[in-house]
Amino acid sequence: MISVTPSNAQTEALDLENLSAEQTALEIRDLNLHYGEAQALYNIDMTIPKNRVTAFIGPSGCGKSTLLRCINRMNDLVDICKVNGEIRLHDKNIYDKDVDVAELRRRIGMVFQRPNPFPKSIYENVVYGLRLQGINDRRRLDEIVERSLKGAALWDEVKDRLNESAFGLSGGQQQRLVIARAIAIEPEILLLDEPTSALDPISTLTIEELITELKEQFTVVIVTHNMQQAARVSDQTAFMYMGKLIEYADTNTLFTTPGKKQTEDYITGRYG
Ligand SMILES: Nc1ncnc2c1ncn2[C@@H]1O[C@H](COP(=O)(O)OP(=O)(O)OP(=O)(O)O)[C@@H](O)[C@H]1O
Repeated sequence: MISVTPSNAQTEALDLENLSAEQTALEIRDLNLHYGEAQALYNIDMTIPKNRVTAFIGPSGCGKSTLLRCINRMNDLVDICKVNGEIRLHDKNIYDKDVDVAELRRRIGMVFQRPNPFPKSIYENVVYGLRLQGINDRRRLDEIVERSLKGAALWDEVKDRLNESAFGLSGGQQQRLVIARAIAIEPEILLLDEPTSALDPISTLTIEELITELKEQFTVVIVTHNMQQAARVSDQTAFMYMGKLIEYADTNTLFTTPGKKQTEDYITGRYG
């Protein structure tokens, strides 16, 4: 039996079904997804609020990562993947034919399970996306490097070795560097796919604290296997099971008084 104590009581619960336009970061409407013949997501409907942390939880294979990857169209890279339905960002469906996917991914950044710094210096990792945009002014880049590394809670540890290889950093530092790289281009939304699953407990705690800070500037969506983590860092939680969104509520409610039996069974460790 897993016992989960929500500790994230600092944000007041929102009415997730009736968010105003100002409160809304993304609207997912009737989203269905197939990999070849196999359906992986069924009729997903949810509104993700701005400047909050939303967690996707559920047993392995329930579709958490698939749903996350829909949000910046990473699934476009999978040939057999077919998406139906809408994801609306500022009232524009990101699956419309005229959407520039590179620009979409600039606005919606992603951090993966395993830290994936590039084989470059710490500095060049952070400015990578800016250089792609043609920004090369040294003073501007220096400022962004400092701001981004501070934003990712890594500055103090690396400020004297910015020109050293990113591979010389620990796993936890590399993951914060990847977060710095993601925030350097000032996305609106940050997608985190199990960002701490390859890290030790201390690095995990550092990243969890960082996530709570990041939401002041960004909307964060996190996939996690770890229910305690969801309870600690998220403001609202979506519980998924076999490709369906079973329950979506503010995190304290979902973990203390779930509305559905399936959610209760999962959070009390009865299956999954
Ligand atoms: N590239 C792919 N091609 C075919 N099927 C896929 C692909 N990626 C995922 N699937 C299938 O889609 C379903 C959902 O997988 P997904 O990885 O989204 O689940 P998950 O909840 O994130 O699981 P985990 O917690 O184990 O990472 C699974 O049945 C999986 O086998």
